[in-house]
Amino acid sequence: MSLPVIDLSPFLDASSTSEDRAKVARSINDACTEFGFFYLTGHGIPQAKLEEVISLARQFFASPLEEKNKIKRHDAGSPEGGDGARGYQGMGENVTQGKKDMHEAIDLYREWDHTPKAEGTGGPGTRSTLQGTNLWPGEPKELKSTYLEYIDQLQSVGTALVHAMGQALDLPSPDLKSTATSVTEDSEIFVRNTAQSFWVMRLIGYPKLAAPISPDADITSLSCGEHTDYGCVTLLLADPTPGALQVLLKDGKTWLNADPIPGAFVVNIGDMIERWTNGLWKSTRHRVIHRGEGYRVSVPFFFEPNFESVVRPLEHCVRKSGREPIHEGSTYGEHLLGKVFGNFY
Ligand SMILES: O=C(O)CCC(=O)C(=O)O
Ligand SMILES: [Fe+2]
Repeated sequence: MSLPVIDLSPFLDASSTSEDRAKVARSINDACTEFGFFYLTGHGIPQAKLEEVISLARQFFASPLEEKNKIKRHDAGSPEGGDGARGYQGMGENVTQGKKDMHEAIDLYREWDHTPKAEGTGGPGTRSTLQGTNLWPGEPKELKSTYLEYIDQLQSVGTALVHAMGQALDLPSPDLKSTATSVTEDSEIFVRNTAQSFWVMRLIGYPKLAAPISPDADITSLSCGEHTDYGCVTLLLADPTPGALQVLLKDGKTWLNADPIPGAFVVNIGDMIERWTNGLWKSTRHRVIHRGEGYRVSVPFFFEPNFESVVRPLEHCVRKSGREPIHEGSTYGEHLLGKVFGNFY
């Protein structure tokens, strides 16, 4: 068994027919209902670009720790001006379910551009949580410009994907006679609520785990512990290392390897889509156990709602699911801050 492959090109190509789009939408609904995960092709980002993105991240991780620590993440309110979120975190600093993850990473977020910057709790010159600016490595020199262009491309792919998801849920087409708001339940509701996506990007480096461990043993460190993603949709780019990313199937006990397909993203839906769809689509648990060869590099891009977007179950989905609303609703920003303060528990 392997995850379904979805070709997004009809949603990026203006000359495609509505039947072509409807077919893609149906396969998205099937994939999100059954797996919450799929491979995405036809996204239009050249493979050479994807390889460059991985190669630049690999070069950064290969540099001396002293170099990497030049962009170290610092706590919000700290005299170094950290915002508790952006920057480089060393091996074992990331924790999932109370256990250290065996990886190092650079975390980047959308720049804080939508409300005036607040002063941090540490007084002048300090920053509140998430309200800093991204810390870019000085080396390799091309990393920043390559990634900025890549992030622009990913936002277009993310927009096309959430547009397709709106159709996949059978939401009605936009009413051209009235102005839609952030809560109007039409097929573009996710497009509007991600138009200023508070995206996150992680460049992750995974050393091979030292000792072979049984997944059922009392594991003290995994490459990345079992979790769901907390946002909207994740577009994961990973190097070719097989057997590392594993996805929990609906039976709740079988782990499926989501090995990379060259040129494709591994896509999964996060907790905000589960909430919007009132559980029609579930955010699926996954983990990384890298016991293969070499140093693994992955670069997930989390295409998230706008910081101010209120995320609550859509009435359309509440009706369709036949269940009471699974959540009373909150802004994505509140949800994200809760995650950052709780160390993404
Ligand atoms: O590295 C991977 O394959 C997945 C990482 C992941 O699940 C995450 O960062 O949320
Ligand atoms: Fe994840």
